[in-house]
Amino acid sequence: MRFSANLGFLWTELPLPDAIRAAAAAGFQAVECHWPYDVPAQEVAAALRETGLPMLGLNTRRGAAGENGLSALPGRGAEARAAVDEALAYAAATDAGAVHVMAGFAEGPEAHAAFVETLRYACDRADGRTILIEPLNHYDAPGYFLRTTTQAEAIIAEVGAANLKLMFDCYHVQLMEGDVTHRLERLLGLIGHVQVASVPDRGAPDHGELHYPHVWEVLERLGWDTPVGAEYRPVGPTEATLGWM
Ligand SMILES: O=C(O)[C@H](O)C(=O)CO
Ligand SMILES: [Mg+2]
Repeated sequence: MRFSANLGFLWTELPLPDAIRAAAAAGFQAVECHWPYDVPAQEVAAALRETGLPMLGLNTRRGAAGENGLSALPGRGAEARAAVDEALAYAAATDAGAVHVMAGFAEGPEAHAAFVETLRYACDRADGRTILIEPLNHYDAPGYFLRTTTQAEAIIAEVGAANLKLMFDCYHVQLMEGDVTHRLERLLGLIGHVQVASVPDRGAPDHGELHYPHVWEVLERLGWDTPVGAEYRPVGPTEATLGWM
């Protein structure tokens, strides 16, 4: 297995370029981030060049305080498209392979239509990049529009773009639907990225109700060879939590 350090959670005490250097020194094969927009993209690109690590992906901006994405918010299409444009530009400047388009807190048919429209816009402009959608669990993100892989699968089919993929975060999937390894296998062709954390405490993937050594075995058997995102909240210094790797 190869792993990507999610710098939205790991080494958050460091400026992003130094977090990239720390991830390389710790043996990660890639990095990914959440919202890097306060850091000039050329500084991030320089740290990526220096370390040789690829940036796998980043998220669209969340919106105003308390929002968690704009793409499924009826009446907010212009802002959602601007957030997509911003994310794709940052991804181009850092050669990031994917953009996670965040849905936001919404529900109902109008939200569904808004999300599909924004995703079509993003997929059309992605210029070779993958667009990701990620179901989030209802404990951490109550009211988030996209909650399950079943819902995501239907949306991917409806949008009908080959570059729209599922961000399969084992932590969220276990909390909402369970049956993680069967789902990985069944959804394999739709999955653009895999992320991990312990369940339910979102710590390092070495304890809790999901047995990750088995998940690694299944991913290897399925031929999954892109780095898996370590998206967990370290308790204490990140370096002290890497025994699982
Ligand atoms: O929280 C997560 O799992 C994400 O991957 C994310 O990008 C922000 O919500
Ligand atoms: Mg995630």
